[in-house]
Amino acid sequence: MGCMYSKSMPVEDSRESPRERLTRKGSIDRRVSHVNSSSRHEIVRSKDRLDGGDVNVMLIDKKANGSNRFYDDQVEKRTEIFEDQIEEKKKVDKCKVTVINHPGLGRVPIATEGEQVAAGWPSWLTAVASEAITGWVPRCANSFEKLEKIGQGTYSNVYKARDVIHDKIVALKRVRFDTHDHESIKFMAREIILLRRLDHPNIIKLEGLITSQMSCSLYLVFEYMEHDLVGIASLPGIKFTEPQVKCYMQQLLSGLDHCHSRGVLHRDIKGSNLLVDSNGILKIADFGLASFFDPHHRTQMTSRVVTLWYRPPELLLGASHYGVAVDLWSAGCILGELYAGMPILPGKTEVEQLHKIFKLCGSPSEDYWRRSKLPHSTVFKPAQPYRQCVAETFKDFPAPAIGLMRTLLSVDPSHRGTAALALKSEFFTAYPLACDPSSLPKYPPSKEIDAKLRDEEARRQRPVKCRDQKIGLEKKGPKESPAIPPLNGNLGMSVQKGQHHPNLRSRSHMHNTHKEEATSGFLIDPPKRTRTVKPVNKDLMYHQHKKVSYSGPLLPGAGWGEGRKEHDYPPISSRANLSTLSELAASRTLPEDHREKPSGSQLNALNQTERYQGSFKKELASQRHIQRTVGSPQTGGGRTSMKEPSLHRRGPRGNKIYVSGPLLVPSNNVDLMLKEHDRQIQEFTRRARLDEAKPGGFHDQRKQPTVRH
Ligand SMILES: Nc1ncnc2c1ncn2[C@@H]1O[C@H](COP(=O)(O)OP(=O)(O)OP(=O)(O)O)[C@@H](O)[C@H]1O
Repeated sequence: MGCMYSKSMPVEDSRESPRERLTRKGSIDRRVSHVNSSSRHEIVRSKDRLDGGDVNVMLIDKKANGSNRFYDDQVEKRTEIFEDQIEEKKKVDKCKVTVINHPGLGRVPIATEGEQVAAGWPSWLTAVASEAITGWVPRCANSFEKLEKIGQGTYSNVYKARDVIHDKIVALKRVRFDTHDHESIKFMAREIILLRRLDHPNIIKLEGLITSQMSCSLYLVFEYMEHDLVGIASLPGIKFTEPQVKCYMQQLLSGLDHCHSRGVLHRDIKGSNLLVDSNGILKIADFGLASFFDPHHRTQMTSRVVTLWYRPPELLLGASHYGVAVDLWSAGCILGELYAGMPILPGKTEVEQLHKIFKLCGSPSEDYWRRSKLPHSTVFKPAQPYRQCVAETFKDFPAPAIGLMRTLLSVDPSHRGTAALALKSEFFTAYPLACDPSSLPKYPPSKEIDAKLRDEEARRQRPVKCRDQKIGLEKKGPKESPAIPPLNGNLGMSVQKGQHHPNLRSRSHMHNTHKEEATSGFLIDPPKRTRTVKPVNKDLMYHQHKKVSYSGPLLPGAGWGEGRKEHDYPPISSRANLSTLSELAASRTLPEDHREKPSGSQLNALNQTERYQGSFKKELASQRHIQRTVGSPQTGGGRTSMKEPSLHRRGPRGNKIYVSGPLLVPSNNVDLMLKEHDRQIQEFTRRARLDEAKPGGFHDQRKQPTVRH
């Protein structure tokens, strides 16, 4: 095992077999018992002859020819560790051996910290987060062959790789953290601890960890998933049928039910975190923001979690005591999105998000405002109550789907029920029933990253065409349909904050940059970006360390729909019939072949609307007498802060920190301001249309180049 540290070894009898050499060592009892044995590995436990206690767990490669002899060099290193371990053991009490399950490797004993180091774990990990690795032995990097990069989060890179030992394809998530920063290690370890707590067909399985005593990096080994919902939804021509929507929702809710029954809140349910394998099995992934929760809601937690579009109102209102309902809200958003083909609540800022929620789901009752005592309720309570209008908005949706959406999208979290109850709802009992996952269409491999790359490429090509058209260079001949379809605005619209979206060229560049890793079994680590935020409180700390996940439109202005009436969701059957400016904005979120091509004047008006939206944002920002945010895209933190000003504080060691805090507005005018905002956009749209009608006017279509969007 190349990941072990090595010192100079005493000269041994070269004829002696490694096993003999191992058992000949004075301090080791000859009884070496097999704990587990797989085709290429052997885990053995031995005894310290001095006191008879169990001293070590070994994971040893067998010879490739299948014999039970060990690799000499590996055994030498192991043996040395073994001896060190025994020395160490003389100083400590007899260790108790508890046998626990190790995924993929069988049952292995829990080890003390010393034993963990001896088993190959780096000391920076055993010292701080031994719980995360208890009972496990590290996998060795050179038993994996890195194939390609398949995903990128703010604080992680995900690679497709081949596990050469088990001869299967896996996903390796390399999490960035600072080995000198204990908190950052603990946060990373929490994801591992949570994942190990879960065991369900609809939850991604953590199969092991790759590191070594001398390594500063850690890879999480997952089963490989070909798709995520974002990627599937962005495939051209994809429109889910009712049995398919039910199938995905059933799996999502089953996974959530399992998480909640094990005391885990996911806190970041969104399309890109719902992975789907080639058999149609959906698995909830990315537990980087997850947390254990107290069912009685007594423990304080940060409200700055969940990607904005999927964030429930209580979190936007600053709740710090919450439970399973936060995940159920996100599930409700996914349900709406699967039917609508676009995000149903695509807010740009927290204020706007809340406004959109109230307009669709109604504002909370007086009783709720009184009961909940949410920190921002005085600020965000609308002057006039809003009525819930889910059914009117989504007229085309089947009634049982509306029923479940209304439950999951209840503004009062106590009305959202549980995942178990949702699974028993009429939505799943009414015909047509959920299809079997195996009967789902076989999609080509599709990931959010692929969708982004396609979209980037499409965008990169567009200005070239505009330029050509402007200077009269438009090519003659039949119009080609785009080879690379643009990103769908629906589940494909989530964008991770602080993340660059490489185009196809930059992707290969990216691979070239890490060519060494790919060719040499990723022994060379990518450039580091570490988590170094100083915490305010434990829960918040974790969040800060995690990432900024900016869920916003991928195309500028796409999906924001502020220029449209709030609930002008195009009917499922006729999404292409877009006539208003608002629908035009929405159309940017649809697949290319579903889009109506905007006229030049429409485009101009849209761009001006977007400019107006920008100035509105500035106006709003200037009215905030305090705008605190968790982190910046560089440091990680709040998922929604975008360019909002952040309040810098000094941490205990003088480091700059970013404090999470409420998004306060000095007066109760937010609601009025948003209404005024809507009114002005409508007015603007009206004027744009009038201009369009005037011959030779500013927006005269004849003056505009034909621009494809
Ligand atoms: N097991 C897997 N199989 C295939 N692809 C995966 C797997 N796990 C993650 N990915 C891909 O990598 C991407 C990033 O993974 P993940 O969400 O776990 O990282 P993250 O750093 O927490 O990202 P984010 O900033 O989005 O929260 C996913 O969106 C997915 O496309």
